[in-house]
Amino acid sequence: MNKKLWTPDAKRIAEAPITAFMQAVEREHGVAFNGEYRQLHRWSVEQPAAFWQAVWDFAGVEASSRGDAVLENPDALPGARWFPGAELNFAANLLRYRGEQTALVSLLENGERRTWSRDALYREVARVAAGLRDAGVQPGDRVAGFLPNIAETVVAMLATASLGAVWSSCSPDFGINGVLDRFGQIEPRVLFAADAYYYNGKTCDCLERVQAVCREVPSIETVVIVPLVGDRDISRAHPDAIDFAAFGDAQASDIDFASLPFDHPLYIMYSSGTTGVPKCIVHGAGGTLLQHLKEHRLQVGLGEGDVFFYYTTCGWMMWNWLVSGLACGATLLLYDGSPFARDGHLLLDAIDREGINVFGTSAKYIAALEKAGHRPRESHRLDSLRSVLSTGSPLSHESFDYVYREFRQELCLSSISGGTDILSCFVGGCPILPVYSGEIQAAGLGMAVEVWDDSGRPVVGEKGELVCTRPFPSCPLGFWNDDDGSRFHDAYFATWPGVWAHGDYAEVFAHGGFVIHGRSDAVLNPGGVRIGTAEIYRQVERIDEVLESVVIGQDWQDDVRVVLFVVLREGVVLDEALVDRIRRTIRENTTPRHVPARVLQVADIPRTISGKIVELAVRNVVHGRPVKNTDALANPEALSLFANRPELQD
Ligand SMILES: CC(=O)CC(=O)O
Repeated sequence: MNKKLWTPDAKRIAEAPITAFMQAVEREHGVAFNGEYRQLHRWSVEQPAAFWQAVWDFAGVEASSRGDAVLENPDALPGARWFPGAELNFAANLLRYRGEQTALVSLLENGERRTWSRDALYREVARVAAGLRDAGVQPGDRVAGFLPNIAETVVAMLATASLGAVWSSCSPDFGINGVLDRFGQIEPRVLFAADAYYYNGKTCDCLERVQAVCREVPSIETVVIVPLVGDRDISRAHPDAIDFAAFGDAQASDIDFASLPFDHPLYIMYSSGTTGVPKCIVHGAGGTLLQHLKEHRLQVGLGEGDVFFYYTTCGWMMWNWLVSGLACGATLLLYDGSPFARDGHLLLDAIDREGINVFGTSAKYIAALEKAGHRPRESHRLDSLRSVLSTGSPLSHESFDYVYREFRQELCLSSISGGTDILSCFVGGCPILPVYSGEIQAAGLGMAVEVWDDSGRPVVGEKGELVCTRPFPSCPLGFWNDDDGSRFHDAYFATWPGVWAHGDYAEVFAHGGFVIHGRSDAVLNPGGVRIGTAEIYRQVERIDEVLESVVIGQDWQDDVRVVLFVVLREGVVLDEALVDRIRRTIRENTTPRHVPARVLQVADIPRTISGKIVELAVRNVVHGRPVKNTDALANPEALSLFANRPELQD
């Protein structure tokens, strides 16, 4: 049993929205959960129609019609239809809180800070929606954003959604081919972009790439530029480019929200694209809204007036997830720039200055803060902080310990996991459950998550595939340009028809907690023993000299051998003593099978633009195989560090 690090006290449990939700369901349905999350979870997957209707009612979804049925075709995954008679608008739900309270704080790494009240946000969306309407945008048309994480991006997305059009975004650090691989497939009519953005002390121009996108994507008819840096000629992007501030109708004070079926498309998201052209994943408005409301209200405990932050770019699904926080009446803190700006103090300062209640980040950020020696509880007050959320990769035990030791004891640290494919989480947090070191607290309500062995049997306390066995509202509508649904089927349902196989190698414990041991396709297989890559990272992270690592299985003499690459602190050289220490740490805490046959130093590790290390690309390079799509990488040049390594030839 992993160490218990936090237990919610009676006050916290009483005040959590999930407690009120549980009581409302008990009253309405004559059931008794005895305050137990697991009982509520069981009911939520056994009674999906009653559960999702209860979420709708509890969260107060705004709709012109809810229809009579909640779930049609209830056993079909994919194919179940949620709220088939409902009509709603996603943006109307995110803009339903009005008044002078702050809706958005937009912060840049140079310290520039702007705020929008709820009413000001509404007016801005009205103005931009009028511009889109004048540009001829209709329900179902695509509008693309090549934008930093700033308030204008939220405005453009909401204006798009208000018309029932489809929003799709890339962050401005994407290279031209990466943008074309994405927007080229979905044929947007309108492109929003920034002139430039700031990252790590540098000003990075966008206009040249915007010009190339406009040239190569002939569907783009209207180009709107946010002059974020403001010192350049926006006509470089397109001769008819419009300044964001001049776009639309400044007199528009009302939004005519298009009321559309529950399943109308809202977002197109992209798979990472590391194995070929990215898949365009289409998500529906109602499913996204309901799932995010459930996760924010019940699994995080977000409420009106809370200050909600997630470190993300607009090229990662956590941006879409963050923005839905408006539907709970939260104030969103948007940040664009390096998370380590001002020696790592900028975001920590923001916790105190903005009064952040929910701070979302990645496992990598937490590990890096620890490696850099930050002790936030000594340098900052942090008294507003109620929850810390982490995703992107498994959060190690050491990082759990670090957050409780060096941030605050009185917080719920929730590692959450799902992904772009479902725009939400399969497993994640719960404010009324304890936190155990290294564990994700629980399966999400309404998500029939299990871990299956190779023969498709559910297992507990053993590693296997993370699956979801029943329909859920945030199941994507499908892939763009996949009329017969075959690519969609192959991506998730090929192993077990009717069951979503997520591609995570995971474990569930008897008390309901989960561990993700890595991606299934990156599992190491020395001597036929399956090892998740996170099992190795967890040990390597303990070594102070190691900043980052990537582990792969190299085909070797009819078997597989484990090869570990490490990035070391500046000035440290990998000598025999350090290799021994790394191996010993791994052996003492795992099994001899986990111990790498080779440990090699590299200067950098390739990762996607949203920061995930790409184990498969490294494995391909080591085996002399081509890497299909280097445009998906933030630092493709790092791949060459793994090619033709003499140490791997014998
Ligand atoms: C929720 C997530 O799973 C986000 C991610 O890691 O992509």
